[in-house]
Parts: sequence; structure tokens; C-alpha cells
Amino acid sequence: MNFRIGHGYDIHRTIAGRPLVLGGVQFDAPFGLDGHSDADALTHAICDALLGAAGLPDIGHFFPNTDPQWKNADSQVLLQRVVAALHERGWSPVNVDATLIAEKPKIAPRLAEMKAALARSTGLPVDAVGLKATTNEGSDDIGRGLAIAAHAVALIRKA
Ligand SMILES: Nc1ccn([C@@H]2O[C@H](COP(=O)(O)O)[C@@H](O)[C@H]2O)c(=O)n1
Ligand SMILES: C[C@@]1(CO)OP(=O)(O)OP(=O)(O)OC[C@H]1O
Repeated sequence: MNFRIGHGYDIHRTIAGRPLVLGGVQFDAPFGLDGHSDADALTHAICDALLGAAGLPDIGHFFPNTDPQWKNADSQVLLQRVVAALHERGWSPVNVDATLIAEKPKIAPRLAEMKAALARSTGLPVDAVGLKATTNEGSDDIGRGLAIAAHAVALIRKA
């Protein structure tokens, strides 16, 4: 069995007038995230961790932000396509683990829903999807609520 690990990071600025989607779950918040797709920074970080593990280019390569097809795209669809790209090359996800950095909203009450959505999109069991949230303790743009970021790692295997 061949194993690889990968890392992903993403950050998006907060903006009024867009729905806030994180880990495939929509939050009741007075702001969303700016971006070409639904701007789900958490899901994008997981996509990049999986792609990185397989030695593939990042999501911007697969889903260019100049392509109208991905305008307001559901990032769960992007994640499903990333997993399909891995499968085409003989790779399967083993587990993913991610940390969301956001001053607001409080993520903990929705964590189970987010893990379930990410498990569906990756085809992983829920206990193979790690997810935590932390604030940035008021520091930098994230701490001022001007942006939300996420880090992710992923393990993949090839039989
Ligand atoms: N957006 C967030 C941020 C944090 N949490 C939860 O609160 C705990 C304390 O956060 P600190 O930044 O002070 O470490 C953290 O462990 C998370 O459980 C959250 O739910 N949503
Ligand atoms: C997801 C894509 C889709 O066009 O656009 P954005 O929502 O702007 O997100 P980003 O994290 O900048 O990644 C680039 C693109 O792949």
C-alpha cells in the first residue's frame, strides 16, 4: 500500500450580502465570504490538501476563477470532483483533518453537520473527518472579523 500526505490552506475576506458557507453548511450570519465560488475556505483547504497529497496542482488550476462555470459554485461539488480526480489516478482518501480560524460565528454547534457534509463529499466515514475551530484571539484581519481561514491535512492511499 502506498500512502501520501498533503496540506492545504485558504483564506477569504468577509463581505456583506453573501451567504456564509463553511464545510458545506450555511450559517445564519450577517456576512458571507468573498470569492468566485461560494468561497467555502474550509472546503477549499481540504481540496488542496487532497490534491497536494496526489501531487496535483491546486483547485485554482482545476476550477479557474475566470470560468463562469464556477461562479457561486457549491464547493462540495468541487470537493467531489477533486475526490473523483484522485480516484481516476488510483488514489483514495484515508482521512482529512482541518482547522478553521474564524472570530465569528461560533462553529462548535454546527460541527457535526459540517463533518457529515464533508464525509458525504469525500466518501469518508465521519470519524475520518477531523474538524476544529479556533479564533485568532482578536489579532490580524481574521481576529477583526475581516477574513476566515482554514488549514487542512489529508492522507491518501493507493492499493
Ligand atoms: N469560530 C469559532 C472559534 C472557536 N470555537 C470554539 O471555541 C473554543 C475556544 O476558541 P479559542 O479561539 O479561544 O481557542 C474552540 O476550542 C472551539 O471549540 C468555535 O466553535 N468557533
Ligand atoms: C474555488 C475557486 C473557483 O473558481 O474560486 P474562489 O471561490 O475564489 O476560491 P479560491 O480559494 O480563491 O480558489 C480558486 C478557485 O478554484
